[in-house]
Amino acid sequence: MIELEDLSKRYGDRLAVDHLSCTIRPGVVTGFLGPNGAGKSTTMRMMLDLDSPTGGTVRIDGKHYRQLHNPLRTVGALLDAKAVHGGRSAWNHLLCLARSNGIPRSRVGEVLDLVGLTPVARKRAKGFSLGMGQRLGIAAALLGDPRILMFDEPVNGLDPEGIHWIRTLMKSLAGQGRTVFVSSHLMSEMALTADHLIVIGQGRLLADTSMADFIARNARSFVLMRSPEQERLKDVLSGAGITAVPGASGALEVSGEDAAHLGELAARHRIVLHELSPQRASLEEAFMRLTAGSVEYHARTGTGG
Ligand SMILES: Nc1ncnc2c1ncn2[C@@H]1O[C@H](COP(=O)(O)OP(=O)(O)OP(=O)(O)O)[C@@H](O)[C@H]1O
Repeated sequence: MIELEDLSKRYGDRLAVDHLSCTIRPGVVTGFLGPNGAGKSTTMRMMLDLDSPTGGTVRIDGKHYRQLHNPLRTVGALLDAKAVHGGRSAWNHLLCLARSNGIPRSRVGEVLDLVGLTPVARKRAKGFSLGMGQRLGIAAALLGDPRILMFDEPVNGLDPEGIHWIRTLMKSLAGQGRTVFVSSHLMSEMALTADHLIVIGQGRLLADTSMADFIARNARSFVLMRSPEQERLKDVLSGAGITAVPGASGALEVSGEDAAHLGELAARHRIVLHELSPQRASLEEAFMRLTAGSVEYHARTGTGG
């Protein structure tokens, strides 16, 4: 478990993390979301004592990071995949880490196998692709078989097979009762991986809730209805006290009603339907809606002057 209490970090006149309090629990994958510059990396660095808070505390299984006897055995992290001594082989990099943290040598081969790097274990990390670097970073995080794992943008640079592997790995680590905390800007991937979400904007906590609840609260779900008798359909719906609005695609959009109920209503009035499809709100939509006010870096759409 990771507990943040009133955690703050100031850089000059900028409050990068602003009185953040939340608990990251074991047994589930917790996603950490926020627009660019929201303070995610700073928060993760403070969790690992790589940066000191201006105020507040972080507790890892009830202790401050510095009080952990063998930190790598308690918490493993992938923060910056490039933070590897490029001249060393993957094997040597992990062996050095193992030696300095009282981890048996046999574990090096195990984690290399787990991340699929055994065939290149003796090659210098300098020649690794971005995806191989990520895998090596993940191997390092898993080296001490820790109860808590933190991954900052772990799918960065991975191909679809690698992304699928990471997703499965995180879910299985959480399934073993570990605490898994992961940041990513890939919303579709996060939607498939995380059970719980912590969302920040400009350093402040915006949401701490389950994935399902987050989407239900912040994005609209509706049913699309299309018929060759669109006007009559609209009248029938209106007669039943149901509001339908024309959507961008020309179909009618109905919020707050069950698709089965709408289909039965149309059938009772012998109205042919060409489409009756529930539209599930996406995590991306919910995220954009919630964080709209705290996005700092806006690009202009279009290429015109
Ligand atoms: N060492 C530093 N010195 C000064 N300002 C910093 C430092 N590190 C981060 N910041 C600032 O703190 C704020 C939060 O940055 P941080 O990297 O934690 O955000 P983030 O949510 O991880 O962003 P991204 O999604 O772009 O990686 C930003 O405004 C950033 O410029």
